[in-house]
Amino acid sequence: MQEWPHRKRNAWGAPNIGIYNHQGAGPQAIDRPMSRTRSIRTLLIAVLLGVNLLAVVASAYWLNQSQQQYTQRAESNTRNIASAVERNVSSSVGKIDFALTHLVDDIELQLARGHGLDASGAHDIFENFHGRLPEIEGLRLANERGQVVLGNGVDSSKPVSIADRDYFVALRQSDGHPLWITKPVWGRLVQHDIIIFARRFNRPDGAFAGVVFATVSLDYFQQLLARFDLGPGATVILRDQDLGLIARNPPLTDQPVGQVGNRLVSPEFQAVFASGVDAGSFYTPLSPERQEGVFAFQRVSNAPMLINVGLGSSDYLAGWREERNKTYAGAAAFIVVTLALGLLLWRMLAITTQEALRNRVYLRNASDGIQITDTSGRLVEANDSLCAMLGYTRQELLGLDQRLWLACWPERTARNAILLQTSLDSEPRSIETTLLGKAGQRVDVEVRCSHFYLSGKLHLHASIRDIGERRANAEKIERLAFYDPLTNLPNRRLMLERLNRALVGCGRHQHHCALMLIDLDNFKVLNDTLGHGVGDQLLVEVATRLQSCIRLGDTAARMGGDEFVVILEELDESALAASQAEGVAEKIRLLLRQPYRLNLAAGTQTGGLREYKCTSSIGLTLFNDQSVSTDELFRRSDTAMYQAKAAGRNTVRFFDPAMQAAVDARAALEDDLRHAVANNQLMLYYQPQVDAHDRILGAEVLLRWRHPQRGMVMPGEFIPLSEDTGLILPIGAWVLETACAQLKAWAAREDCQHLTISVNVSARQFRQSDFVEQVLSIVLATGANPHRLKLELTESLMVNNLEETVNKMEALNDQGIAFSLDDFGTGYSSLSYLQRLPLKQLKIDQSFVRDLLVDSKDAAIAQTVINLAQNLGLAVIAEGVETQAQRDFLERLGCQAYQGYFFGRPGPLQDFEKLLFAEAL
Ligand SMILES: Nc1nc2c(ncn2[C@@H]2O[C@H](COP(=O)(O)O[C@H]3[C@@H](O)[C@H](n4cnc5c(=O)[nH]c(N)nc54)O[C@@H]3COP(=O)(O)O)[C@@H](O)[C@H]2O)c(=O)[nH]1
Repeated sequence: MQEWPHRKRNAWGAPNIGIYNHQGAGPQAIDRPMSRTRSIRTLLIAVLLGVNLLAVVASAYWLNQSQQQYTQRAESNTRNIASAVERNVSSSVGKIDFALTHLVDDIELQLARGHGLDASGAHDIFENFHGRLPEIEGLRLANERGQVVLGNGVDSSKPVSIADRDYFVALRQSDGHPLWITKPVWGRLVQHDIIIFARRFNRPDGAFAGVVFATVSLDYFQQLLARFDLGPGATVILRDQDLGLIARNPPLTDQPVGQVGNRLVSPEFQAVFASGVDAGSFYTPLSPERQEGVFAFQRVSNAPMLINVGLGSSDYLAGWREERNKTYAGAAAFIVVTLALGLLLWRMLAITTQEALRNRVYLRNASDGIQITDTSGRLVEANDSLCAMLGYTRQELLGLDQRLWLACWPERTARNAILLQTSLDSEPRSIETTLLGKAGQRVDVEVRCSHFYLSGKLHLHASIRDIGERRANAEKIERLAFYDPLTNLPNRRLMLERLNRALVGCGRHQHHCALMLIDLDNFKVLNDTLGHGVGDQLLVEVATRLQSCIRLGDTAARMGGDEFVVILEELDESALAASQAEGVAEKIRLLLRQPYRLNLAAGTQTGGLREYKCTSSIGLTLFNDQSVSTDELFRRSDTAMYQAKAAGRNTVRFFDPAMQAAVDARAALEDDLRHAVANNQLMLYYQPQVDAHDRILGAEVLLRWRHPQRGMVMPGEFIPLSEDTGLILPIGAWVLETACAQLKAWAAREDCQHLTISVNVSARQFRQSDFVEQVLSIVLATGANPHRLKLELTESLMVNNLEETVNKMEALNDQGIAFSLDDFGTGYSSLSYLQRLPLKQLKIDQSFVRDLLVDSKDAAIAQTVINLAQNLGLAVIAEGVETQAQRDFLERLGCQAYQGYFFGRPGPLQDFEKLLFAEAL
């Protein structure tokens, strides 16, 4: 597969329209947007995953850092608090110790004076200290025997001894005056847990004299710790040096770990404590109080105590958790948004891909050519149809240099409008033009173009439709509508348009015009004898000749059949116009009578080229204003043409009123003829037909019209008219009925029984589909002997539909009816049909008989016909025999039957019968 050189992406989407290969575009080319889309989708998924993963990792990192910061801050806080608590505790211890030391000094001073202990003075001092130091619950003095003798709350009536107390025992045995601080002990006087701070005092000789001791309620420590309210999850604990619980805030009296003396601590605490450091921090996932958090540990500097401050993670991480939740929410929102964006992109990509795919399919299957050009007219895109239209491959078309590409658009206006965008319509527009292909072929196209912006640059899109076929069809339709398909001459419709145009033109410019009606003489005979194919050849040749006789601007048209029309325009303004028109008409007449070479193979079984002569009758009328209608003009030229016919054909006639009279007469004759049968105006004349011994064999019945005003009208005047109008059918039927009735009448008479009657049957009569039935029913109805009936047919009947003709003749022949071939030799005589027809007789036409004696050709024809008849086993009769000499000559030629004035003119029945009886006499 080759790539298109101008391949690039465009603004419609990933795949560029029209980017596929002319030669090799197949499923792969179609799938290209799909594979590209797959890559983009993979990239999209990777980017989405990457971005989200990054967001998650960053969030986690940030949260971790934040948590550490919160934890560190909590550790720092706990240390600070522990330190503050320690300062408070050590301060209290210091104050207590100060009081004890002062008391010891004072007591020892009193003892040193030798006056003994001033009980009331000591009592005042005790009270004084006790009042000033809220830490101290009780300040007392015990003698060397351990009896508490002085101090607040001491009742001499209820002696109390501390001789068994550790601190008493220890101090009694100690050297110096160390401060003794007990663990929490049960206060014997106060009846609750206390801590005792004690110092010994000596006699002047240094012997043990007793102890002063201060009791501090654990509540004091509890209240001291309570000052450090750090939150619900925070704990501040004061322990003794064996980790026994002294006080804690918040109190936890309902749990073992909250009981005074409880030594349960976390392993982490245990470890820090065991390390011997004075202060430290640690993290405990699970403290004895089932709490997770950071803890600080601090030894009290002047007492065997230690402070333990803890912050629950629920407290110190509350802010962090809030941030964490926000971060989670932000990350979730980010993921959702990016996923939504990704999904949107995915769908857009899918839509774009589908559109691109659809565009490709549309383009690929578009029957129209499609192109995109830039503002310089340069071809940017083109589809297969355009390439095929112009005969280029895609590479060639897109590789054309500008000059060659513009050359494909030979029409300047279209080129400027479509390629160079001389005007930019907002609406798409259509232009019809012609393209020039690679091989120089011209392609008629309709271009529909519109402009658009691609990457901000103006481009022009053109859809190009090959309208060659449409144009050809339109022309074809126009030709069918306005032209005669056989001759390609304008038909009646177009001719009428031209005639109207000529009428308007001559009215405006005062020149003359002429309307010429041309009818071919005896064309019907040609058509009937040689067939329509041959007739068509003649018509085509006539059309060609007509066109050669007229000028550009004149019109030669075919009206139908053998009728042609010529319109001559812009003839002279004066009477000269008549001679101009006549000159053209004469030229036409002369040219049309020139021999035609017709191919008989087109219409007959025999074939071969044959020379044929045909003349024409031309009727002509002039006009130079619009006062006459086209109908009137036709009527006039028609009249003139009939006059030309009447004048012996092969003639040009101008219209004149006399002509019109003839036409009117013909119309009147037709009108009269319609009533002739009903009015009993028809009658039959009988002309004898004789044998070689001049005996009457029978008669040919010849129609006569006895008109009340016109007198006797000969068949030559009305038979052609009756054939043209179809009146021959009822007339023919009447003739046959009358003839058969006469046969029936003769059958009853012995002297007439042998007589035959010949009846002329016209082609139109014979062609009736029920002709056989008609004849047989007449024969049956009249009771005539069919063996006495002879039907005379003309040669023209034999040419077309020979099969049908034979069938009908045989059907009648089977019933005894005989056939005679009339006017033999004048038409197209063919041996082949003669052999097939069930004929009884050939009739030598009178035109050969007339000059028989002087014209050797006629004699030869007569001889030929006689020989032919003999050879075919047919009888032969000569008509038009007017003289003895003719009769004798014919006899010598072998003719054995005759008809003609020499034997009897056609006459009424009575005349015929008289002749018959005269012969009998
Ligand atoms: N379809 C029908 N056609 C008919 C009928 N009756 C007559 N015709 C046809 O009319 C044509 C003219 O007929 P007509 O004027 O009667 O002429 C016939 C004879 O009078 C004439 N004839 C006979 N003998 C002579 C002669 O010695 N000299 C001479 N100059 N004329 C002669 O020939 C005509 C007979 O022709 P044909 O029929 O060919 O034998 C004519 O063509 C009739 O066919 C009818 O009822 N139906």
